[in-house]
Amino acid sequence: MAITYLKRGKSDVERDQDDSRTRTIVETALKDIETHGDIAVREFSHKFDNYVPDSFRLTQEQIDALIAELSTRELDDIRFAQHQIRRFAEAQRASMQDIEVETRPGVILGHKNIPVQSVGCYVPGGKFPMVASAHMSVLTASVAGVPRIVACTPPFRGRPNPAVIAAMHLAGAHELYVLGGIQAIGAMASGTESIRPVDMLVGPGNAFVAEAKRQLYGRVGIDLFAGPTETMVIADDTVDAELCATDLLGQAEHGYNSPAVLVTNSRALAEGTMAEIERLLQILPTAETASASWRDYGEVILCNSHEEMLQVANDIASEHVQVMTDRDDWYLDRMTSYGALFLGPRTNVANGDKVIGTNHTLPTRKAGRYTGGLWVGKFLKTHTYQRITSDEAAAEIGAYCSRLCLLEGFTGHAEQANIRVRRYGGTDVPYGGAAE
Ligand SMILES: NC(=O)c1ccc[n+]([C@@H]2O[C@H](COP(=O)([O-])OP(=O)(O)OC[C@H]3O[C@@H](n4cnc5c(N)ncnc54)[C@H](O)[C@@H]3O)[C@@H](O)[C@H]2O)c1
Ligand SMILES: [Zn+2]
Repeated sequence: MAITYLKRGKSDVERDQDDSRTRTIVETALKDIETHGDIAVREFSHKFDNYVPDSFRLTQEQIDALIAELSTRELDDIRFAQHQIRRFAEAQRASMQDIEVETRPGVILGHKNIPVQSVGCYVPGGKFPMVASAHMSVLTASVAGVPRIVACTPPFRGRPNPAVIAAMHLAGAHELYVLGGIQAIGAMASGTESIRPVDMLVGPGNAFVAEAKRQLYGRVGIDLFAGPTETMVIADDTVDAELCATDLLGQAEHGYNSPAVLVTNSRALAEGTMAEIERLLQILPTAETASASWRDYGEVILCNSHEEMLQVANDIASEHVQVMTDRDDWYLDRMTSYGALFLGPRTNVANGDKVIGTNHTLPTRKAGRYTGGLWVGKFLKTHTYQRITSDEAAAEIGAYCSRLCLLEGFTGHAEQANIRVRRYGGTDVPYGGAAE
């Protein structure tokens, strides 16, 4: 493929080195939390967030007082976003049906979708108080019918952020803790003297949070690997450099390690966007982080055709993919690996992040190859059941089962089948035989 990199980000080797440092820090901290419980949690909260309240859990009075700090406008805006997110989550919930089918006469098979019984929702708040993340995990768990929803968020500038707490509360969280990073994730997974453990951890976070969830997977469930934000813009000359530059920097501001990638078939747009990014970085208030991300992880990839652009985009499997071309639906039909798509210049990733209704907790680091983002279905476990309603069916399935068990050498299993054939089929089936 004759693609040209007009700008390249850190190499895979450099990224792997960053990962291995994070892995070690997380492993040590999780062990400490598991062994020492609340004492370790308090120490880490002191060390990383300089925050050690009497209790990390907020009382109802504290929650009410924080919510009272918000203006009517702010509360209405939060409610508007939650209304959008709830509507879409409810429609998605309705798309998941319990089923029961008769696959042969007398053979009934079914499945039921059962909510996870307790979840821990992480709502990030180191750099920005991520109000929207509360809607995305807590509200979605609520729509799924999860009976115990725990929510953790770090202190922001030394105290609980009123808007985040309001969003968590309005979304339906049952227990709220002002606790961040590895200490929050570790406490929710292992449980401590003051926090009962949960069955599943969900929500986005920085590299430490995402890695902590990854290491705990198995012991608890997790939604997906949702680490530092990534964004990709796929554009041709139907759009201009200012729009592309704005969309790239908008997401690069998340942190110092947020990849932003432009994929285009227009050299003029590629060069124009790079120049425009330099101009915007002079005036964007969050330029400090955005410029670090752009310097270390920004990429501009020039392709010869839409087919090449499609292949590059599927290979990178970016978390957010904004498509602004003369054939947006062509990409919708053909993209196979990504977190979420944003089609056409009228919408954008910020809409998805904050308000439009699709979930913003999305796969990063190529996890889009094997999973989509957080949604109501992630909180539901699909469990099967079966029953046989006639003697004939019991004997028929039993005969097949008996032979198939012996094919694998399982005589005890075969006996489970044979006893049914004898009782319901009225035939005596010896080992290895079967009623016809
Ligand atoms: N993939 C997604 O769906 C998605 C969505 C939204 C946000 N995000 C990402 O979430 C992240 C939020 O990051 P954030 O840092 O602002 O908030 P955060 O809440 O994820 O992390 C803050 C916590 O990190 C811990 N921490 C900070 N430095 C540490 C260190 N050196 N060692 C150990 N722990 C440390 C602290 O305990 C702090 O409470 C961003 O990277 C953003 O891109 C991802
Ligand atoms: Zn974002």
